[in-house]
Amino acid sequence: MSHAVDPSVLLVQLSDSHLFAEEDGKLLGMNTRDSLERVIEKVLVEQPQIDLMLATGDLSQDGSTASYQRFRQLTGALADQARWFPGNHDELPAMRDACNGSNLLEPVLDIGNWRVTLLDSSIPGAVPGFLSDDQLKLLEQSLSEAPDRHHLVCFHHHPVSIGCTWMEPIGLRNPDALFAVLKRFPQAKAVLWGHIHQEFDQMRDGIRLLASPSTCVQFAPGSEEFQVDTTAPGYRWLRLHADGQLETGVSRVTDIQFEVDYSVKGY
Ligand SMILES: Nc1ncnc2c1ncn2[C@@H]1O[C@@H]2COP(=O)(O)O[C@H]2[C@H]1O
Repeated sequence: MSHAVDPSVLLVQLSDSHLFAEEDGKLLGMNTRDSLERVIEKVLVEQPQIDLMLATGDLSQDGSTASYQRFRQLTGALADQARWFPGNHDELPAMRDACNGSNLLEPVLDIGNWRVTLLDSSIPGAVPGFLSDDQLKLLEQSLSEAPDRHHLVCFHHHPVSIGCTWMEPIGLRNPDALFAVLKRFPQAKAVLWGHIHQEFDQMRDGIRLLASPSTCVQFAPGSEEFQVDTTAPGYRWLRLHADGQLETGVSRVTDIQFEVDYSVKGY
């Protein structure tokens, strides 16, 4: 909700929750439903008024309709509005089933003085990402239609190297096409993604590049090979100011020991 005194809006990003149809489903030993619930508790304590919740892909690990229904039920009361888009583990038909009758999958949203555009970078049956011509056109149209708004662009896969060698081949495969569009529109202020299960915050050609922890297991920054990190599940908050300034931070669950099997080298 915008306020007369401070016309900024508050977004919360929940990423890579990897839920299962079963309530006790585990990823690398961690119960992903439980960790999401703990993150949501943390959000509720720290963020009294959330204007928009973004679920930035890999909401589900098994792609079941039940897993998306669970996500919707757990997160439904968090914010005035919410939007989801798919990651490499998601199944769009099942997501659509669970989103029936809602605007959760609508790709463009105006909020405060900002426009948020949500793209689908998933490739059915594959782990890396790609922005199809349709998605790039959607982005171009969204940016060109609203020159007086500040723009946040979101999708699942990392469009730049994040310093983990093993993740190099599983990022966005056509980042040049993305950045070629973005650089034509000075109103493009920030890009936000999931997938990498770790915090990332850098500038590139005047655009803020942001990524975030998972609500379940974390990947170790700077790792050569698949490596799970010991940091706790968390979320990102973003305050989007009317003048285009963006404040953001990551917060993690504290005082809870999560079970993680660090010996597993992949999933
Ligand atoms: N040992 C591994 N080496 C490379 N990639 C992996 C390994 N294990 C899992 N992956 C993939 O890397 C992906 C990273 O995040 P995702 O949750 O999308 O799903 C993961 C798997 O598809």
